[in-house]
Amino acid sequence: MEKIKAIEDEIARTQKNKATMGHLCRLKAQLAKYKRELLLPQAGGGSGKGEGFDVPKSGDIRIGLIGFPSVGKSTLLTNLAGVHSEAAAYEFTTMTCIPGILEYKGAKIQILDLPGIIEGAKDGKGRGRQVITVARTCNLLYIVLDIMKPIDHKRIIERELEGFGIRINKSPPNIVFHKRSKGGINFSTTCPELTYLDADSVKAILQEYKIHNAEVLLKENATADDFIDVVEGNRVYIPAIYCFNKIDQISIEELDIVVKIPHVVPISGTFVAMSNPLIPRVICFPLLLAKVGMQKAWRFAFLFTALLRPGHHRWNFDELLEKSWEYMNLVRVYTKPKGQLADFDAPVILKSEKRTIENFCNSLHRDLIHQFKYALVWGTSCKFSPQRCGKDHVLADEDVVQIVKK
Ligand SMILES: Nc1nc2c(ncn2[C@@H]2O[C@H](COP(=O)(O)OP(=O)(O)OP(=O)(O)O)[C@@H](O)[C@H]2O)c(=O)[nH]1
Ligand SMILES: [K+]
Ligand SMILES: [Mg+2]
Repeated sequence: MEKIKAIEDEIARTQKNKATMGHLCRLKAQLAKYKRELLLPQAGGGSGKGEGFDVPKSGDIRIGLIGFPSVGKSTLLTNLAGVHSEAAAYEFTTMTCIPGILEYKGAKIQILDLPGIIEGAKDGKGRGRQVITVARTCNLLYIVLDIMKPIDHKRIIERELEGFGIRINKSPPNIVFHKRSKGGINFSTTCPELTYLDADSVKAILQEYKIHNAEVLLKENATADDFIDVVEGNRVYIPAIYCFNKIDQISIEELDIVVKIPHVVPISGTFVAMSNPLIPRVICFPLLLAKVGMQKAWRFAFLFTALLRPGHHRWNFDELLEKSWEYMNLVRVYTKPKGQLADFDAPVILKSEKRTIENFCNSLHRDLIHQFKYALVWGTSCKFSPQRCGKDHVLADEDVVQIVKK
């Protein structure tokens, strides 16, 4: 920890220019190495696994709820997935991983409620490591934040996740990297201008890893951190939505600022009547309508009616689900048995990176691909309807497929 701090300080102290680029790159590589050592099971005490955290995967896709204590994660799970996860006003109410299942657009989505994490979680504080280890297995994260708490909490959570090799809302760097047994460092690029790295800084980084023979091809203007991520090789790239919760506690003007932050969905899981200055807001509403114009007024009107309806406990969950659907990038494929209508009630759900006809067959039955002759496909992935396709054909959302066997 001390070494990490010392390197971080040195990076902060060092001026950033062409002359110091190699030195900075070397420091960043050292930092990444020490951080990795810290995360090895034997180094910081206790492995990532723990009792109550080994929840088996089920459903088509997995969402994890990450956040500080008492931001409303359990309340959110209970609201979304219809299972009960204990929620209370004290911190660390949840101690293990609680799964629930939500069905949306025919997909079965596993949602995991997790204990709250605190700053320093990745270094072994609290149950942080177990929590972040589970987070690495998720296909989408809800980073739940309490709107009444300081906004830096967002940055702190991001840092904890980053420190554990999770990259949020980012695609893997477009870098080709192969270790070789001889031939030195072969550096090349297809990018017209590199502003963060060059042959020397790449060599400096690789020296830190004692790699002397490798092929490096930068296909984008990558940073030193991007390149280190590729060399380290154990990073996971996960989309995330920031759920700003307890929106019932803030004013409309504040809400308007929150919605401008990228990847944010404001929500409210419970309505606490006592803490809510509703009456003055209702009086102000007609005035506001005149001031902010029709489009915004609609959104606010929705908020008002939601909050005024007795017993209504959720606000803006529709937007949360729609955005989640977009971020999960799932593809629904309908099966059409020969001579029958397609089954539109039970789509086969494929992930967007694995959506060929072969993937479709495999998710129906393990042996189907061996009997496969060709497929008839109706939908936007084809020019003709139906079109005869082979097993490598890439399917699109809402295609209809009939498999013809040998
Ligand atoms: N006002 C308001 N209170 C909420 C909302 N959602 C949750 N709460 C309250 O916040 C408190 C904490 O909720 P939990 O669901 O237990 O929070 P958690 O994040 O699971 O907490 P830990 O498991 O302890 O980390 C409870 O008293 C909830 O009733 C909301 O949208 N608005
Ligand atoms: K709590
Ligand atoms: Mg909880």
